[in-house]
Amino acid sequence: MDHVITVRELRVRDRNKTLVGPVSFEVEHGSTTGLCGPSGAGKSTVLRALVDLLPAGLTREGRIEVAGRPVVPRKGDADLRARVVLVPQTPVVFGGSILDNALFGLRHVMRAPRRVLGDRAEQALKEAGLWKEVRDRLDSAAQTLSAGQRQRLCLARALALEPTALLLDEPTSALDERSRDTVEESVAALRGRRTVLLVSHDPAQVDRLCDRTVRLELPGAESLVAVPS
Ligand SMILES: Nc1ncnc2c1ncn2[C@@H]1O[C@H](COP(=O)(O)OP(=O)(O)OP(=O)(O)O)[C@@H](O)[C@H]1O
Repeated sequence: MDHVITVRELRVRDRNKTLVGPVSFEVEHGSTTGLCGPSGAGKSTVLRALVDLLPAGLTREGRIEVAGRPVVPRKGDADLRARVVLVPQTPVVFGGSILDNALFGLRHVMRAPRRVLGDRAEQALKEAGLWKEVRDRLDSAAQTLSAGQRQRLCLARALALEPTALLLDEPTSALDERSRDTVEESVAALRGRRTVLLVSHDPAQVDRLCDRTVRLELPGAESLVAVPS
């Protein structure tokens, strides 16, 4: 099977201090791969390295490839932003309508032609499992959505870009149980159709949603890649 993401001997440092790694893993095409490990092991930092958005002051070593192309540190590669999309832990919902939010990346990152916008938004909202709940109120303010709906709106905004890989950082950690279940259903529906790297601190969630797991350890210890039998 093809590897969409390849990470080799990745280390992230703050001056002389190693914050993350070394870590090596692959994410296979169409898989949902879980990234888990103790707090502070560097799960969020690895996701940020994958999209070349490490905080200022942090540096990285090692090789990252996405769809066979190296991710060059600090290159500001706009194309990479559309190919690998990071959905952060806390949903970022902008001031406009639900539709504006779903279309944000298509309009501002991809500069997609107007004629395709409506269809792409509908398709992405369906894929994120939100369409039935919002189809009659697409022009309402996105701020009126519940926490779980906002998280799925952020998922739809990412999916609208048709990314090569989707990086989800603890997508349910701020949600109550019911909202968590709706977001999990949406993530489960992507399995086999999208390539997903899911950060989760919850082993049961990783079991429910993922084909395989990468377990990050605190710096110095070897990180493990486990493939369920
Ligand atoms: N901008 C920064 N400057 C210095 N250290 C940082 C910075 N960002 C993260 N770190 C450190 O890098 C390490 C990894 O942090 P990260 O948030 O990636 O861990 P995590 O595994 O996602 O943790 P959690 O499960 O608690 O969210 C931690 O020791 C953290 O303090």
